[in-house]
Amino acid sequence: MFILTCRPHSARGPAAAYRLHRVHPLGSGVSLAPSGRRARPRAPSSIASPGQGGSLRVQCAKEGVRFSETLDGTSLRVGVVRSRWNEGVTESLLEAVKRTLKECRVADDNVVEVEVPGAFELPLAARLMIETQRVDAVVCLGCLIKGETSHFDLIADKASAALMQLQMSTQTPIVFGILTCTTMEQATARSTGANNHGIEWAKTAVEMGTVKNVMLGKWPAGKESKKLLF
Ligand SMILES: Nc1c(NC[C@H](O)[C@H](O)[C@H](O)CO)[nH]c(=O)[nH]c1=O
Ligand SMILES: CC(=O)[C@@H](O)COP(=O)(O)O
Repeated sequence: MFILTCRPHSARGPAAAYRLHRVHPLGSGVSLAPSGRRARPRAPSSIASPGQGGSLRVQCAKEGVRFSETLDGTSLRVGVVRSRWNEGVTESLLEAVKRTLKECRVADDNVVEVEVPGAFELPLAARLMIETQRVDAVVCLGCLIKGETSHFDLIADKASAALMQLQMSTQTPIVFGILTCTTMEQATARSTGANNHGIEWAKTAVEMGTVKNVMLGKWPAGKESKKLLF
């Protein structure tokens, strides 16, 4: 038995970038290439190898995510909600999000911004953004840094659950852009330079806004995906 999934495909047009692939239900390691040939299993992102003293050492090499180079947000309207706790970090994330949305051809007029105090406030603001601003996707930016008390776990848990529930109930993609760090150094490393996570979060918004609009029939699908999708 096979299931259908959607994934970006580079070097093609915006809507055509979304094509359905047949994937074996046992996992991505056993997938079918588009031609129907069995694809080679992908290397795992964590490798267990024998370490000193006979114990197992687990090496976590982060693989990250690749995006299509032809992401096109021309017809998208994107909401961005930024929380001000750890302001230097969230400002830097916001700058990367806006720059990347522009690179993906989202018009300045179609980027709607709002600020809230902390990460705990993000879900309500995201909901109000969806209800009042006709956005195709919302990026929620925040930065939680572990302190001495349990607020970190409580806020991270509740905010992430609320954002997930919100995107499922509204069918509006919400990007989880909350850094959850132990130290400010970790947060800085993830909000500056080429590793600024705002870059991939903006691309996620453009990709998911496109997926939503194509799959809900709001936009015509590209030639190839139309054959498979509808
Ligand atoms: N400690 C952090 C917070 N705390 C504040 C809460 O998010 C919230 O604003 C307050 O409890 C009022 O409801 N927020 C962050 O975004 N990051 C933190 O590290
Ligand atoms: C809810 C919070 O983030 C904040 O009140 C936690 O404060 P503290 O770090 O003093 O426990």
